Amino acid sequence: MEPLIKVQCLKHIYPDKTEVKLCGLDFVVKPGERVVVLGPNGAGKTTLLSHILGLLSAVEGTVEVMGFRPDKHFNRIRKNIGVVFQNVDEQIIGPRVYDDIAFTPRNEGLSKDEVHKKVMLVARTLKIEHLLDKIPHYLSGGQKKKVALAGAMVMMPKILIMDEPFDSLDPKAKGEMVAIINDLNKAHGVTLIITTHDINIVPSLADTIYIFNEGSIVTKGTPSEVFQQTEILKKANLEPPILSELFDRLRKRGYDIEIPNSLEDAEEQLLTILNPKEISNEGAKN
Ligand SMILES: Nc1ncnc2c1ncn2[C@@H]1O[C@H](COP(=O)(O)OP(=O)(O)OP(=O)(O)O)[C@@H](O)[C@H]1O
Repeated sequence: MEPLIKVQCLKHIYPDKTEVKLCGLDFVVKPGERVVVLGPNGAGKTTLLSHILGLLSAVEGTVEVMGFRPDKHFNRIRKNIGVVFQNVDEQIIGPRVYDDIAFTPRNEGLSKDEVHKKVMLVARTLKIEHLLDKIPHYLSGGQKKKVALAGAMVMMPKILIMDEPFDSLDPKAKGEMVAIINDLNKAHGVTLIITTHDINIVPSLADTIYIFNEGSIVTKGTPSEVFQQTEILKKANLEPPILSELFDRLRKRGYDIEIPNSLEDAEEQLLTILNPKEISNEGAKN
C-alpha cells in the first residue's frame, strides 16, 4: 500500500536560527493508520506537523503528502487534510458554533442546504448538536476541542492531524475524545496523526507509535513493541503506560501475556492467568 505521508530526514531552521532535525527513521503513514508521535518538549513534533500542513519549508530532507510537496502544492491536498491545533482558540473563528463549523463548506461555495447537511452530520457524529447556537468564546475547553474537531472534519478529509488533543481535558472528556477519534478511524477510515504527552491513553489510540528525541526519530512500532524499549523511552524522558510496564514485568517472569491495549484487555488477560474457574465460582457465590 502506498503511504499517504512520507517524511525523510527533515531539517528545519526557524528565523531565529533554531535548528530542528528529524533524521533517523523515515516517518511514514499508511492509509487508515492511527499514528501517535511521542517525544519530550521541543523534540520537533509540532514542527513536523507544520511541515505536513505546508506551513513550513524544509532546508533539507523531503516531505510528501499524497505524492505532493505540501509547502509547494498544498492546494492539491488541502481537501484531504483536517487539523486541530494545540491552541484551539486560534482556530475557532465563527461568531456562533454553527458558523464556525460551516466556515469551510461555505468557503467551498456549497449551497445553504448542503452546508446545513454537512454541519448537522458532523455535529451529530461528535454529539455537539446542543452547542450549535452557542458563542464559541464561552465554551469549556473540552467543548472547544470538539468544535474545532467538527470544523476540521466537516468536509470528511482522509487525514486528521491533532496536536495535543487531550491537553487540559478532564478524564471523562479525554475518554470521550478517544472514543470519537477511534470512531472516525473505524467508521470513516480517517487516517490519524496525533501528538500527545498523555502516555496512558496511547495504547487505546495507536496502531503505530513514533518516538522523537534529540534530532532523531529513534524508534517506531506497535504500542507493545515500543513500550518494551525501556532504555529508549527513558532517554526520551518518557515512561511507558503503567499497565504496559506491569505486563512487561510479568512477561519477564514467564507469564504468557501480551502488553494490553486497554484496561478491559488487561482485565481479561489477568483473569485468564488467575485461574478462571475459581474466579467464576467466586463470582457465583457472591
Ligand atoms: N516559531 C519558532 N521560532 C523559533 N523556534 C521555534 C519556533 N517554533 C518552535 N521552535 C523551536 O523548535 C524546537 C521544536 O519545537 P516543537 O514545537 O516542534 O517541539 P514539540 O516536540 O512539539 O514540543 P512540545 O512537546 O513542547 O509541544 C524547539 O526548540 C522550539 O523552541
